[in-house]
Amino acid sequence: MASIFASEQAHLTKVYHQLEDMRDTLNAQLTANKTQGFATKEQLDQELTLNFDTDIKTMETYADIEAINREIDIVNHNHDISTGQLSKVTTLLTQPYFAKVDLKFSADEQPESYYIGTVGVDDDAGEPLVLDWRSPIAATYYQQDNGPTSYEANGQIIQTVLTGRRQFDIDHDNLRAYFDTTITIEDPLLRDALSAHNNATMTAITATIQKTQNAIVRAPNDPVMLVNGIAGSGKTSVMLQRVAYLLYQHRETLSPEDIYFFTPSLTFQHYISAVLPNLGETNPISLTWDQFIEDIPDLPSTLAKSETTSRNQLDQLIANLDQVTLTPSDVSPVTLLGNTALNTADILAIDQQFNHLPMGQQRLKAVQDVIALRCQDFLRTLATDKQTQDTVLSLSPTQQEHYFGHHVDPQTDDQVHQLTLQYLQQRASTKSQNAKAYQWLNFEALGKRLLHINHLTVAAWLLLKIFLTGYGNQRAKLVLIDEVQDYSEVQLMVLRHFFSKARFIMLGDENQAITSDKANFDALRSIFNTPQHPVVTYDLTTSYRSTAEITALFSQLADNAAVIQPTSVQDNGTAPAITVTQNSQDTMTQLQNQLTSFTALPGLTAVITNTAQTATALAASLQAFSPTLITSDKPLPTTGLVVLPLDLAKGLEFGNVILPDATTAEYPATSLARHRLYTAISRATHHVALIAQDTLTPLLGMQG
Ligand SMILES: Nc1ncnc2c1ncn2[C@@H]1O[C@H](COP(=O)(O)OP(=O)(O)OP(=O)(O)O)[C@@H](O)[C@H]1O
Repeated sequence: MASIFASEQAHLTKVYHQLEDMRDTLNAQLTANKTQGFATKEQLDQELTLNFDTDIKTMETYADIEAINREIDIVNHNHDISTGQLSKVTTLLTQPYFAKVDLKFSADEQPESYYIGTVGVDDDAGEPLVLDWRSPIAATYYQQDNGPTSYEANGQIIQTVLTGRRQFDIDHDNLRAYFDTTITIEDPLLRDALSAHNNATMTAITATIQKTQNAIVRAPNDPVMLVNGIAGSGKTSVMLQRVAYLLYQHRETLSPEDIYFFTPSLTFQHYISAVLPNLGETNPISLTWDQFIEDIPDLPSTLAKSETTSRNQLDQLIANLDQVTLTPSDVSPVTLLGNTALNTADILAIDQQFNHLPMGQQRLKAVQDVIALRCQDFLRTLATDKQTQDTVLSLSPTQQEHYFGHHVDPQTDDQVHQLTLQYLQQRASTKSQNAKAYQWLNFEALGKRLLHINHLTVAAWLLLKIFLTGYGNQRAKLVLIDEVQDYSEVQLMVLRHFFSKARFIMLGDENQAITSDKANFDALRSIFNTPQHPVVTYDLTTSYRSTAEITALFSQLADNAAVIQPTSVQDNGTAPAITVTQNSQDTMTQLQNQLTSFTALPGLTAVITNTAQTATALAASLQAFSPTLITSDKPLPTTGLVVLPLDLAKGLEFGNVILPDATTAEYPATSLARHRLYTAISRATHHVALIAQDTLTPLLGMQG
C-alpha cells in the first residue's frame, strides 16, 4: 500500500511540475504576445499612411489596413488560446485530478492509466496529461462497471476492460489519500462531500457524480427531458453538470447565450451562480418566471396577473383561431407622428384582401406587410407638405448630422422631398412604433372577445400573440426549468410555444408542489409530448442532502414514500427535535434555545416559516441572533442565521433548520400542506427541529 501511495504521490508531483511549467510558459507567451500587440499597433501608427487621393492609392491604403488587421487578428487569436489554456492550467493547479481509470484495450497489452480532472490538458507531446471529466474515456469512471465496459467516442462504441478505478483526495500537489473503488463500493469522496458545511453557494459534484446521475449528465440529446427526483437527489447539481457536458460536447454549435435557465428565485440564482464558472463554463441566461414576464415588451399593464383562464379554454382558443374574423374592436388605428395613417376600417379592409387565407400567422404577416407599405406611402405624402419641408431646410448642422449622418444642401424640389421623407422616416421609426410588431392588433381586446371574459391573463395574451404572429424566442436552443412542479399548465404552455425551437430539460419533484393548481407530471407530459418525441423521464430516488434521520422524517410525507432511499454513505446524524409548546412565551424560549445550540454548529442555520409575514415578524424578534431576513433577491450569507419563508427556501439547503410553526393550523392534513412540510424539512442537511404551539401538525402523527 505504501508503495502505491508513494508512486501516486510521485506521479502527482510530476504532473504538478508539468502544470507549473505550462503556467510559466503560457505567462511568458502572453507577455510576448502583449509586446507584439503593442509593436503592431505602433507599426500601424508609424507606417500606415492613409492616402485616398486616387483610386489606386485608396486600394493600396485598404490593402495595408487589411494586412495590419490580419496581424492583429493573429495576435488576438494567440492571446485567446493562451488565456484559455492558462485558465485550465490554473484550475488544475488547485487539484490536478480526482480520479484514475485503468483500461485494458486488448488481452495482450498492459492496462493504460488515465487521470481525470475538472478540465483536460495535454502534455508537450500532445498526450493527455489530465483528461476532462466530460471526455469519452472518463465515462468509464462514472459508469462504475468494473470489468468489461464500453464508451462512445465519435459515434463509435469502444469496448474495454476497467481494471482499476481509483479516487484521490488531493490538495494542490499534496496527495492526502487514495481509494480503490474496485475493492469496495464505498464512496469516501462522496462521504466527504456530503459532510461538508458549505450552504451559501452550491458546489459542483464533478468528482462524485453517481451512476444514475451520470446517465442523466450524459443522456442523449432528446427534445424534452424530465428529471423526476425526490428532494436532495441532486437534480439541480446534475443539471448543471449536464449543461457543462453539453457545452463541451457541442462547443461549436451551443453557447451559454443559447441557454435559458428558469429558476425559482433570485436568491437561488445567487446560490448556484458559481457552479458553472468553477467548471470553466459561463453561466446561461438565468431568469425567474416574473423576470421573464417583465422582459416582454408591450405587455399591457391592464392584464390580469392571476390565472383565471384554464388550459382547456386556451387549448380551445388556439384550436379555433383559424376561424376568427377580426372586428373593429380587435384593431387599433396606426398613427404616425401624431397623424392617423390607417384607421380601423382601413385595416379591416386590408385584412379582407387576404380572406382566402385562414386567420393565422401567414394572413396577419400579409396584412402587416401591406400596412407597412401604406405607412411609407403616408410618409411620402406627408413629405410634400410645405411646412414640413421648411422645417427640414432650417435644421441646424447638428440636427442635419443627427437625421442624415452628414450636412445637406438640397438643390432641387425632388431633393428637398427626398430629404423630408428621410427625416420623417427617421422620426417615425423612433417615435411611433405602432406600425411595427403588430401593434395595430389589439390582442387584449381580441382575447377578451374570444374568451368571453372581462380580464385577459398574461398567459392568454402571450399565447394569442405567439399563435397569431409567431412571436417568441427562436434563438434559444435549450431551456431548463428547475422546480417545474411549481408551474401551472398554462405557464408551461407559454414556455413551450414561446421557445419554439428549443430543447427542454425540466427538473422537479411532485412532492414539492407548494402552491395549488400546478401542473402534475402527466399534465406536463401532455403539454410537451409530440407523436415523434415523447417526453423522456429519468427518475432519481436516492437522497444525498440529508442525514438518514432527516431523510426518514421527510420521506414519510412523500406521495411515493416507499421509493425514497437515503444514501448509504451518509454518516449517522441526530434525531429530529420535535417540541410542542404551551403558549407563545414558551414557544419563543424553545426557539431561542434551539437557535443557541444550532448557531454554535457548523453550517448556516435557517428558520423556515410558512409565510413571509411570519418570517418578517420573527426576524424582528430574534435580533439577539443577528438574523438575515431573506427577501426575494438577497444572496445567502456564508454563516449565521437566516430567516425566510418556504417559497424562498426552494432549492436551497442549510446545515440546521428550524420550523417554528409546525402546527395544525399552518400544516393541516391536506396534501398541499404535506408537500410544504416535506419541502421545508428536506432543506436540512444535518439537523432539524420542529416547534408547534398547542398542537403538532397531524401530518407528523407518527412522531406524536
Ligand atoms: N453525486 C453527488 N456528489 C456529492 N454531492 C451530491 C451528489 N448528488 C447530490 N449531492 C448533494 O446533495 C445536495 C442536494 O443536491 P441538489 O440541490 O442538486 O438536489 P435537488 O434534487 O435539486 O434538491 P431539491 O429538489 O430538494 O431542492 C447538494 O448538497 C448536492 O451537492
